[in-house]
Amino acid sequence: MYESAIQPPVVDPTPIFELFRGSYGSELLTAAVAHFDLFGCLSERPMTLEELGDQLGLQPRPANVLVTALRAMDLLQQRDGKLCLTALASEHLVPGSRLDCGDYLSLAAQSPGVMSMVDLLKSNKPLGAEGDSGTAFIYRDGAKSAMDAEASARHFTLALAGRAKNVAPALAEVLPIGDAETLLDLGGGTGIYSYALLQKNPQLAAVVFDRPDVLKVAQEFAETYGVTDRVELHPGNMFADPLPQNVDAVLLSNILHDWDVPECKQLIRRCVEALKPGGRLFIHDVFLNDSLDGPLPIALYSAALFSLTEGRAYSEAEYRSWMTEAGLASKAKVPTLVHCGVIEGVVK
Ligand SMILES: C[S@@+](CC[C@H](N)C(=O)[O-])C[C@H]1O[C@@H](n2cnc3c(N)ncnc32)[C@H](O)[C@@H]1O
Repeated sequence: MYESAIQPPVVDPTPIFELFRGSYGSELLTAAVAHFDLFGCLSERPMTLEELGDQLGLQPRPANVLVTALRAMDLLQQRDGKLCLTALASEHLVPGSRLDCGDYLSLAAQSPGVMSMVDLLKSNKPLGAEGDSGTAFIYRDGAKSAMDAEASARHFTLALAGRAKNVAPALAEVLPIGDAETLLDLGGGTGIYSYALLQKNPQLAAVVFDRPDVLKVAQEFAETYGVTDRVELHPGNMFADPLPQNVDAVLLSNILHDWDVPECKQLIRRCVEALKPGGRLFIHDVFLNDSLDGPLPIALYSAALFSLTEGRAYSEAEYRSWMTEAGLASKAKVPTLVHCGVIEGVVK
């Protein structure tokens, strides 16, 4: 008897993911107060994001992640294109002000999580990038990757299954796969999302494209879900190797948030090249508000992505602009589960 990939959870697991990601909020807030004097800086004058980044010695990606979280916490706001303090931050986080709570927050200034976050913000490099372990979830030629060593690839791939098992039934339910016969699941990991779509759509076949050690796990999962006869496992580097061509649909599930903007644009372009005329790209991910000021759970997840990978969470507007640039007509976002949703882009 095979397992079902399309049986949804009885209880929505989203609160567990939110609680788990909560630590990023206190790390970013403590770093801003105790290590960057961010509120002191902005109490002197409003600044653009670029000016603030320069002042604090932060590159655009860490500046974006930190400021998005503080805006989502209602500590910063944007007026006329410049960042300034909210009433909450003005009264309680400006050093030396009568009701300043900064010293209280600074009790955690030297805690390992805060110190590590400060290093990551300053260096703009993900955890593991400079050690022997390599970075989790991403592979680029010439850099050490945890996805290219069997034990760590297995560990991280199985970890993601904890979310994918819960979300895949929702994706299979809402994804308008129509009469598509071929799906390319780029960076497919365990392949669970594809396997749910295969169980739901009997005419469909899928290619799961990922690193060779990850695909060992995808093979096991294909057996568990009883879809081996309709799955091809394709090892490669999605940035450099030829992708299967002339497919009806491409799925990028939780992929683009691992990469910086130039890589996101490159991947979307490569997906469009792989698609048939009229083919469809599905971006399944989380989405910040277009104004990059929340929601808080996504802003905190963005900090997690920033810490572990070369990416961050992006807004729907950011994704749509890259899709348009690549020649796709995008449709309205449809929610799945655990803050995820899917945007469909059709090759014009
Ligand atoms: C965050 S995981 C997403 C997995 C799955 N799509 C999901 O939604 O759970 C990113 C996946 O991309 C794969 N990946 C990263 N860089 C890659 C590359 N250059 N070529 C192929 N696969 C890559 C990783 O091995 C990993 O399985």
